[in-house]
Amino acid sequence: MDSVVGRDRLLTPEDEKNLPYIRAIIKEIERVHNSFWLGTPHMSTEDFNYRGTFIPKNTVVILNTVPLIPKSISAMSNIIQQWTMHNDPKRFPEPEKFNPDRYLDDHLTNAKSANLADPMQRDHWMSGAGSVVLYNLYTAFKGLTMFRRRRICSAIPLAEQEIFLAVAHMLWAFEMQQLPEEPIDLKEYDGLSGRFPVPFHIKMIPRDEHVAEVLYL
Ligand code: HEM
Repeated sequence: MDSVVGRDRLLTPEDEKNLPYIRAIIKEIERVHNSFWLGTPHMSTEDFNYRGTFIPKNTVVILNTVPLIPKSISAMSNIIQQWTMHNDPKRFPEPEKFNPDRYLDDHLTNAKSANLADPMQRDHWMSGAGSVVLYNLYTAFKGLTMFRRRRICSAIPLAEQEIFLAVAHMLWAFEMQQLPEEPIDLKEYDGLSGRFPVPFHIKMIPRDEHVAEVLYL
């Protein structure tokens, strides 16, 4: 980061493509610590077969992206753990390990990855899997129109850019240290549908004497 950005300016979104390791760190955080317990529930509007499994009309289908099993839902944990997509050892060897290197050859932004035709090739499914849904939309030009659209977070590029700026600025500005007397528990979360790490303290040390000036502090 220091060779790409230097120490005299704030990062911009344009820096992202030149910082593949930051991208890899962020994708790995999103895989292991994605910000929702589970995906948004959807409902099948017709009977269908998915790889030999019959799914009747009106079935609620939920994307299982839970990476680490929290104690609070331990009753369901075996089922959830067994099938969670972010924990699939075939796709992510040693899935329990936080390892940004697994994304180093991934040259796509999350927004581009989310658009890959084969959903199994995507980086992760934090923002949904893009299931196809039918919409009935009334438009002034065409009247009532039925059309297909992929259901996925519509703000991926915006969220991706904000996350990049937040993470990259923290790494650019500070060396962050765990306090010996307060170990960070990465398996405990707060939150209902969204989840957050339980609050913790860390020591943040400016990486050089110009940090405050560049951050306008
Ligand atoms: C880390 C940040 C974010 C994550 C992880 C996230 C994740 C998601 C997920 C999982 C869905 C449901 C997709 C589905 O239907 O299966 C969704 C939908 C949606 N998100 Fe996000 N989101 C994020 C940030 C944002 C932001 C910043 C905005 C707006 C500024 C936003 C706007 C929306 C909208 C409008 C939908 C509904 C899209 C639709 O159903 O047509 N999201 N998001």
